[in-house]
Amino acid sequence: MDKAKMDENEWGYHGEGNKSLVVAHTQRCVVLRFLKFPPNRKKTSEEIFQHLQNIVDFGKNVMKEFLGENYVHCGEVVQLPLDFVKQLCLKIQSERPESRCDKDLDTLSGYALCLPNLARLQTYHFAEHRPILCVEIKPKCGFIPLSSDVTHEMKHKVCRYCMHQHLKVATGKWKQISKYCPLDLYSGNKQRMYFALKSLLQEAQNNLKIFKNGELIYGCKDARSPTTDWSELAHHLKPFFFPSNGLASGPHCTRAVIRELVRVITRVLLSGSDKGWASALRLGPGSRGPCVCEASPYRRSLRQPGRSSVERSGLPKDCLLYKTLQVQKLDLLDIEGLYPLYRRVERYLEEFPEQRKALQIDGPYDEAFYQKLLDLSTEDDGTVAFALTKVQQYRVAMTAKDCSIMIALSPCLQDASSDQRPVVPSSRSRFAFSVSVLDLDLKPYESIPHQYKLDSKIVNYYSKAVRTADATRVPTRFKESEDCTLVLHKV
Ligand SMILES: O=P(O)(O)O[C@@H]1[C@@H](OP(=O)(O)O)[C@H](OP(=O)(O)O)[C@H](O)[C@H](OP(=O)(O)O)[C@H]1OP(=O)(O)O
Ligand SMILES: Nc1ncnc2c1ncn2[C@@H]1O[C@H](COP(=O)(O)OP(=O)(O)OP(=O)(O)O)[C@@H](O)[C@H]1O
Repeated sequence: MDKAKMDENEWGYHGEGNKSLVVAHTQRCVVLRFLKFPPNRKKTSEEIFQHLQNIVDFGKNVMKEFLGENYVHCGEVVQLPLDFVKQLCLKIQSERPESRCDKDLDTLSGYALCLPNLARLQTYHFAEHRPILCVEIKPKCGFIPLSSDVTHEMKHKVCRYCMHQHLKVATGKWKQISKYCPLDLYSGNKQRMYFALKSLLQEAQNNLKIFKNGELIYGCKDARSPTTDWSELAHHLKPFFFPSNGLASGPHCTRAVIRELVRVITRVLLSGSDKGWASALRLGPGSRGPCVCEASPYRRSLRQPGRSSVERSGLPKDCLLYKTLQVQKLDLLDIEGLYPLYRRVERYLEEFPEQRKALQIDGPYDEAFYQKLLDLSTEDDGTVAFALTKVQQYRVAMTAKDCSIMIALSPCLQDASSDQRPVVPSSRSRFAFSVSVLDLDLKPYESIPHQYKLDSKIVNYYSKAVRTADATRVPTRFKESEDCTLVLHKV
């Protein structure tokens, strides 16, 4: 990239989250990822550079080690002409979703991350002209905590995502509760995975996006205007899954296309591309919590006659979902067990503020930082060192609970036999695919008190909602018996 010749007209708005905004090059497979901040939150250029460099280092030294070389793309920090960044910011402003405009793109430092465009990622350079389909999934936390520090019994039964749905709907973030449960997706059981993926397709929220040739074709651009038109989606997908077949349009075609998509994504998620790589994390059988969430509609549907029981089939150990889950499980103590340890570190830092650097709270995220994360002991010896290790592990686990998985699929040509890329078959076509992870920014130390409060808010709200639902169900039962009495009386 020739930084001297940057032209804002060669870049287009691609997407954004809570903390960063991404623009994509119109021709080449690269994106620029800028940090966003609330208005008036001024950071120096040096701080922004350091923040971005930390993201790169954390990806290289920690996440590549945990998740595997092929899945993680760290990119590099680039310095851009300020004029280019200002013009770009003006150009894309009208395309930004309203719900994300509470934060502004950093136009003052000139720094950004340059990354491969994972929505158009091709493993082979010559293949860039091929059509490409890309599915982005933000799977969230895939396990139920086992920790004995958990005080709310509900947390041992219902997963955080399912509980949080109730609060999100109540606060107006989303319109309806999703049937998606992360434990179904992480189960490794194909039926449960299909159910989870179909549920994501029904209610994508910010957990699913689909891109065609780099353009968003499905998913919420804006939290306030969700799109869930399956027939339109099927129209986009049909040439990929039924390339040379005149499958009629209509609901039958839509169902067939969606079914193929779900099958292909499941297969890709169960595949492993980093052969020979062994996970450094050995969490052992003790880390196994309940394999189902009591709130999952999949589980509830099993109570119906004729449905088989939930099996624990497990994920293959070399697939990305498995590795991500292992990293999530670095949160061994749950926020309830972690918070007092965070307070211990805080007290120490209040007394010895100059130690913050030595404790590597704000980096550097180097080899030494990584090595300390491998200590999985939970025996608290009362030291700051123990507390710090658990705090850092928790931050890494939270990062893995909030990352996204990008699956890129491009149809194989007839002559594809010589390709070395992994290939996934569908019933009428074959796809070369790649799997990557994005948004691997280490969660800040400062967010721990917020996590603690939010956790209790989520559980309290959910428990109240369940109690209310139970209470309203009682009169229904009375009503049923009243009806019954009436019938008996009649007879
Ligand atoms: O707390 P959660 O589970 O709601 O996750 C937040 C996400 O909300 P979600 O539930 O996925 O809609 C939230 O996503 P949205 O902004 O809602 O799209 C962010 O990813 C947030 O991370 P950060 O503060 O930007 O680093 C996420 O916060 P962290 O908890 O990961 O720090
Ligand atoms: N390398 C990439 N290639 C293609 N698209 C990307 C890339 N990085 C990010 N994106 C897109 O930009 C969106 C926002 O990026 P990202 O998730 O990193 O933002 P964030 O603000 O850090 O997220 P969060 O809200 O979780 O904090 C992603 O959902 C994805 O669609």
